[in-house]
Amino acid sequence: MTDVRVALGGRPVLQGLSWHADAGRVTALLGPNGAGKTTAIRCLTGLIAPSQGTVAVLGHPAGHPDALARLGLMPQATGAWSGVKPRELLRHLASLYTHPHPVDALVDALALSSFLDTPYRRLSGGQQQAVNLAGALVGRPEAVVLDEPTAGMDPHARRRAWGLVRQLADAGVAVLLTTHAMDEAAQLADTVFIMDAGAVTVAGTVAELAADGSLEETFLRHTREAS
Ligand SMILES: Nc1ncnc2c1ncn2[C@@H]1O[C@H](COP(=O)(O)OP(=O)(O)OP(=O)(O)O)[C@@H](O)[C@H]1O
Repeated sequence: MTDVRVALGGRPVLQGLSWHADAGRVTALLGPNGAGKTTAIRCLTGLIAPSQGTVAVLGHPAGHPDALARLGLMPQATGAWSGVKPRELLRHLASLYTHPHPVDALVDALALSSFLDTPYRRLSGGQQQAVNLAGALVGRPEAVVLDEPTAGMDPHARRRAWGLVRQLADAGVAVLLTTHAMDEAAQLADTVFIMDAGAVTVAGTVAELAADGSLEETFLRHTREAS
């Protein structure tokens, strides 16, 4: 997205936001609470139309059906799935695609087997996240957007998710992730955009952004405390 501006409830939220996520790379969009990361993701799916700037997804304008069909999205909360069991959910999602990712492979990769028949709302937060991640990947997307994918996951689950994300990028998928876990960004990201108050304040590789200390120190230097 380039120079995107969005106001919500009469308040500027995105103020000239520009970043890009390339195929075969993991891109992390970092920023304090309220910086506008989720709003930026909503622009990608066409849910929010910016008042200025351009948003392109896989060569199409945001919200274009051809882009949406090739985009995997893991939002922060998917309460709408509440009564459904993961096995049914993943099978249903797989049935929407001509060449879905085999559900069994996702179940193995994310260790979902012990709670496949538990209604979604009864799952723990980390288990729900693992199901959400599987749901985002089942359509073999060419680009994936993961909004805080490992929030609530234990260290085992986190490592599994990291492994899967890395595999996706190595297979050529463009991965965008947001996270508040600096170790996660440092471990996974090829490129990092740090944003504050709706605009990018610094960007680079993890090595570049951690050159003067750590990624977290750079984050603290280039962002203000959420008020
Ligand atoms: N529908 C809305 N109406 C008014 N303000 C909104 C609306 N949605 C979001 N905002 C505001 O926009 C700002 C950015 O929110 P957003 O959810 O994009 O932040 P974020 O970077 O994803 O934060 P977090 O790290 O906490 O998830 C916040 O100040 C939020 O209160």
